[in-house]
This record gives sequence, C-alpha cells and structure tokens, in this order.
Amino acid sequence: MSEYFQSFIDYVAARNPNQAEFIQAVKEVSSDVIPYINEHAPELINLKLLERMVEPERTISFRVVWLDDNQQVQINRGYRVQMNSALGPYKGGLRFAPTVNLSVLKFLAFEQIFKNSLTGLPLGAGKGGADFNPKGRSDNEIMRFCQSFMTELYRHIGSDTDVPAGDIGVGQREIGYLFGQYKRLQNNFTGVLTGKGPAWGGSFMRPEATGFGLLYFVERMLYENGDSLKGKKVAISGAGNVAYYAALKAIALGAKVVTISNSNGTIYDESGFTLEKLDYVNSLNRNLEAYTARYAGEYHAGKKPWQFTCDIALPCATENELNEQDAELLLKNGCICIAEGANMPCTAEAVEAVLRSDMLYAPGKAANAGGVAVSGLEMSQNRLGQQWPADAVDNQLKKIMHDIHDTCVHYGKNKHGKINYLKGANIGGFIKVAEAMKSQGLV
Ligand SMILES: NC(=O)C1=CN([C@@H]2O[C@H](COP(=O)(O)OP(=O)(O)OC[C@H]3O[C@@H](n4cnc5c(N)ncnc54)[C@H](O)[C@@H]3O)[C@@H](O)[C@H]2O)C=CC1
Ligand SMILES: O=C(O)CCC(=O)C(=O)O
Repeated sequence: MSEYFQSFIDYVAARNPNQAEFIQAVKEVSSDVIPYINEHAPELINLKLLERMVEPERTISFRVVWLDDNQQVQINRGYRVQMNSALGPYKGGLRFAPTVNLSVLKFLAFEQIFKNSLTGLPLGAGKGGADFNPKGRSDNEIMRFCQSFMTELYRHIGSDTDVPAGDIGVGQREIGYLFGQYKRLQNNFTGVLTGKGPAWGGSFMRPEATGFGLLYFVERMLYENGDSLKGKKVAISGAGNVAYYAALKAIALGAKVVTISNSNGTIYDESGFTLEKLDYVNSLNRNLEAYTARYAGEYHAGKKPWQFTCDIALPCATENELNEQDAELLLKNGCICIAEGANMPCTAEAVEAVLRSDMLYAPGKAANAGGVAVSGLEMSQNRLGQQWPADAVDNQLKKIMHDIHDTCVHYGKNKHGKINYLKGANIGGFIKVAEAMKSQGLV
C-alpha cells in the first residue's frame, strides 16, 4: 500500500480513538479508493476529499428520558450522524440496540455514503439511533421512547434536510410512533421518514426491498458468472426484516433456504424453509428453539449458520458476525458465494480470505442497497403526492440492483476478467460523491 494510504489511516485512527468499527470501514473503502485516486485523480489528494468524507458534517448526541411501565425514569443516549450531503438530503436508518455507540453509527453512516451513491438516486448519507434495548419492552414503552427520541430529533431533520428510516430494532411500528410525534410537533404531514405504513405515505415494497434487492443482486451476479439460484442451498443468518424477505425471495427464485438464526442460536432445516415455516419463525418472538416442536428441523444453541454446508451464504443480521474461520469453513464446504444483507457482517480478515479465493463476494453497500433505494422512491412519491403500485416499485428496485451490479463489474473487473465486487462498489460509489464535493467547493 502507498505512503498516502498509511498516513491517511494513521490520521483517521488518531482522530477517532476507540472507534474500531469506523476505522474498519474506512480502511476497507480507502484500500480501493486511494490506489484509484493515485492513478486517475491525483488532484483529489490536495483537495483532501477522503479526509473530508471521514469527518461527519454534523454529529448530534442527545438525552432521551422516558418513563417505563413501572413508573421508573429511564435515560438513554440518542444520536444522529449527518455524514455527507453532497448528493442529497442525509439518508439512512435509525438503530435501537444496546450496542449502539458513535463508532457503530459512524461506520454505518460512512458505508451509507457509497451505498446511496450507487443507487443513482439523489441521496446523501446519515445514520442514527439510540442505545435503547427494545427487547422485552411493552408497546407503550416503545411508544413513549419513540416520542421522547423524536422530541429532540425533530429539530435536526426534515424532508429536504435529513430523512431517517428503520434499521435493527426499528420497523414500521417504531416509524409510526416517530412520525406521529414529528407531525404533532411540526404540524406538518411530510415525508420526513421512510418506511411508513402504505396507508399514511409509505411506499409499497419498502419492507421487502432490502431482502428482495439482495436476491436480485445475487441472481445477477450468478448469471454474470454463468450460474443461477435454481436448486442452490442457501444459509441465512438473522430472523428479522432483511433475513425474512431474503428467504422469501430466495425460495421464490428456486433456492432452498436451510438456516435462520438469531444471537442465541441457529435453526437448521435440511428440507428447506417454506413460507409457512418462516411465518411460524416470526411468531416465535425470538424463541427459535420452539421451532423443533412443530417442524423437523434442528436447533443449535450458540451456533452460527456458517458451519452448515451451503452453496450461498447470506449474512443478514449484524456487523462482524462472520469471521475468518467461518469464511474458511464455508470455503472448505464448497460455498460459492457470500452476499451481505447486513452492513459489514464479514470481518476484515474474512473479506481478505474470501478475496484470495474464487468465491463470489457481494459487499453490503452494493447488495443491500435495495432498502435505501426504495426509501428514495418513497421520498419521490411523497414529493409528488402519489403512491405507485407494488409491481412498479418492484420493477424499479430490480433495475436499480442490476445497475448497481453492473457498476461493480465496470469498476471491479481486472484484465483477466475476474470481478472484485468490493473494489467495484467502493470506486463506483466514491466517484460520484467526489465529483459532487469538488463542484460544491470547500464545504
Ligand atoms: N432494514 C433495512 O432496510 C436494512 C437493513 N440493513 C442491515 O441489515 C441487518 C439486519 O437489519 P434488520 O433485518 O432491519 O434488523 P431487524 O431488527 O429486523 O433484525 C435483526 C436480526 O438479527 C438478529 N441478530 C442480531 N444480532 C445478531 C447476532 N450477533 N447474531 C445473529 N443474529 C443476530 C436479531 O435477532 C434479528 O433477528 C443490519 O446490519 C442492518 O444494518 C441494511 C440495509 C437496509
Ligand atoms: O431506507 C433507509 O433510509 C435506511 C437504509 C439503511 O439504513 C441502510 O441501507 O443501511
């Protein structure tokens, strides 16, 4: 690696102590982008484009006070990282989980810059959330928390400023409570959040978009490499929004899904999940062990899905959930493709192991961009005061995922025809943002 790369990483590490996830994401992007800049756009070095991209435009941190069902006062910390507005209003989800901290949100917001650029839509990048654990909380507690969170956040967001959406722990229920509180405070029914219910400004297909988009990407990637999803054995991690819709679409495209998991363990069902089985998993409310009382699957407490033989691995749960050993095991067992539904689910070492092999690797910023893409379409519908039919949105989603795939191929194919989708996504995502920042002057 070049001198510039090392001095850049040292600079970022010194300015962001104790932010391991953020530095991991920055290293991963800059290891592709810096050689590209050195060769094709050295003028960007003096403009300090990358140095500017790693500095959030604004970071908001605030107190969230609320009353639990036992009348006890609870205090959480809320955040919004407004990372980059070169291409449009800040855009990205809100995460409610005890693991939320600035390092995690900055890595997510940083990844969002390149992901949102790849969609081809006018979307800047942001991410936010709180260290609030929704597990075991009543519906009323969730509502009170959301109302308190929005009572501060509302002054920093707007339909042309910053448009949050969901992420881990934030689905349509939470978006509803957040939206209701924003409307009450601002007296304004506007597209300030995406992932809304279809009856009150939401886009059809937003719940499905990330999981479906992931499979559209995988389908295209396999096709490009002379293969298809038909008859493939697919291992999926997670049991939330992305995992569920990824499983549904994989099954619809002729694959067999054999695992679903959460942080406690994995269900392995050799005969493959069906829609009915997946809906049963949803009804279990995190108690995956109960699956075996009804269906002939196995429950493996404390185990990840990556030990089971599969052709395709789709990590759809959380960051750094698939490590180097997992990647080696997948390779040994004949897995041909890892595609990330989650954000940065593979550790840096796992990515290196995969890139050294012939396995296909689709990074999250490309493969899971379908969610934010349909959020972008929801913003367009809100501005126009329209609601487009589900099949029209689905067709646009498919086209966007295919275009992202082709951008990755364009920037990631080497002279021997091998495609590095990570490099393609990093460079393809970077170029547009860099051009926009250059045009907009020193901001
Ligand atoms: N919801 C969306 O539209 C998008 C989500 N993503 C990413 O996809 C991932 C999943 O998000 P959602 O499905 O929306 O969240 P969710 O809250 O609906 O589901 C998360 C699932 O992951 C499981 N999980 C959490 N930690 C785990 C661990 N250590 N090991 C195994 N399972 C674990 C949870 O039990 C839950 O089943 C996250 O990385 C998120 O940032 C990315 C793009 C868009
Ligand atoms: O739809 C959105 O704005 C959020 C999507 C998101 O958070 C992500 O792509 O990781």
